[in-house]
Amino acid sequence: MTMCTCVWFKQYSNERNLAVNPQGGNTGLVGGSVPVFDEIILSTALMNQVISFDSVSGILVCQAGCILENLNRYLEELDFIMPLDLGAKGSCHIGGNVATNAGGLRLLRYGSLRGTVLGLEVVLANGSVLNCLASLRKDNTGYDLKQLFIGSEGTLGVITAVCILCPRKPMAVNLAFLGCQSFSQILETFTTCKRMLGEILSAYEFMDDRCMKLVVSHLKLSNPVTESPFFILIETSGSNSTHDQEKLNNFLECVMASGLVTDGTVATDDKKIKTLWALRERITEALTYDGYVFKYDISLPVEKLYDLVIDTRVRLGRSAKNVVGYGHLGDGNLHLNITAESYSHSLLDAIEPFVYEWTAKYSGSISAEHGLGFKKKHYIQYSKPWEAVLLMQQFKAMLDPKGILNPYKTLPSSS
Ligand SMILES: O=C(O)CC[C@@H](O)C(=O)O
Ligand SMILES: [Zn+2]
Repeated sequence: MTMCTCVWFKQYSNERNLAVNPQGGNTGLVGGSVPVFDEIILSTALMNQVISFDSVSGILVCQAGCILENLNRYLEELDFIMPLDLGAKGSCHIGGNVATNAGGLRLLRYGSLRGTVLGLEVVLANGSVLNCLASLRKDNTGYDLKQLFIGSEGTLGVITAVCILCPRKPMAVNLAFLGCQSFSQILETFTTCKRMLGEILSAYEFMDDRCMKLVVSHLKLSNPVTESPFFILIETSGSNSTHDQEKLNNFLECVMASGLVTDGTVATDDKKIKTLWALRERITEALTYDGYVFKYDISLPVEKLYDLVIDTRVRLGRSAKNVVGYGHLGDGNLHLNITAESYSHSLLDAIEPFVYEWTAKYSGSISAEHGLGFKKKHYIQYSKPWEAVLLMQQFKAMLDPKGILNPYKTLPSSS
């Protein structure tokens, strides 16, 4: 398949100036995987084979079109897991995950793909294959070229194979779903949690009461705790269930006694764990039933995270249906979503550039984990200086002089 991709580029795309839109599971949220004008879709769907797995090192080599959930299932049989997990796991492709540097629900524990991806095979715009698929934990020979392609959204090359470091499957997983009265208490609970759970903490997610209302009303899920302004989902992954449960119970006793948390439920069995995760993972889906959705994926200093939601709510007043905040609190990543009965240009004008200016004021990022794609490329300057954007444009011009790789995405045009 890699050969087909490279022959395609050599004989058609590059020679005939045909633009290409690489596409995996097409689950991105910023329009990076959809063609804009007349680009040809290059699907990775048939590149879906595991090439090798080393059960001593935990290093997996696979083709770009492998579905994330299938890889995880394959690894679980061998007592390993993928280092990333996200709501779209059932259809997103690993190549697309790497091309967008997807973050997701396990980043707090296993870090970003920039650390766990050890090698890549990439087909360049001129049809040559860049084989940087080394299966090594350490390799300091020259520039780390794979980093250029991670998060470049298919604008510099088409990722055809990935080498990734996979952790052991944890022997014990516990989940706590908690109700909390204020955002400052969420933050204090987080510091307490890091202190008391230490190395077994694997996720710290939050959602506000409006998110809860949406998943309850649109998806018919049930709230397992009493109504609260905020909810926290804490996951532990460790190697000793008795030890982990004891730690979690001590932590819960502490946060309940101090009033940081007002109600909660704990899950240790798979079924309840999945039910509780669904409340957080399916917010995106619930939002789509609420109307037109304006989506923002923001990194901020964690203590400022929810102020953006409050300020946006005040600014938009009744012109928005719902302004909700949720996300990967442990990573300082807020998902601010605004719904309205239908798309409205005046509402968009009230939201942008307000959200971007607010984010820039606190030195945040206007795309924490979803990329810039087609929708956000013009706002890159809120998070990057012009010298950096210029250098990015120079890289693009060098690797794709004819502009045939996922054009109109990620960067504003240089002219
Ligand atoms: O829909 C969104 O805004 C966020 C989607 C995803 O990154 C999540 O964390 O659920
Ligand atoms: Zn997310």
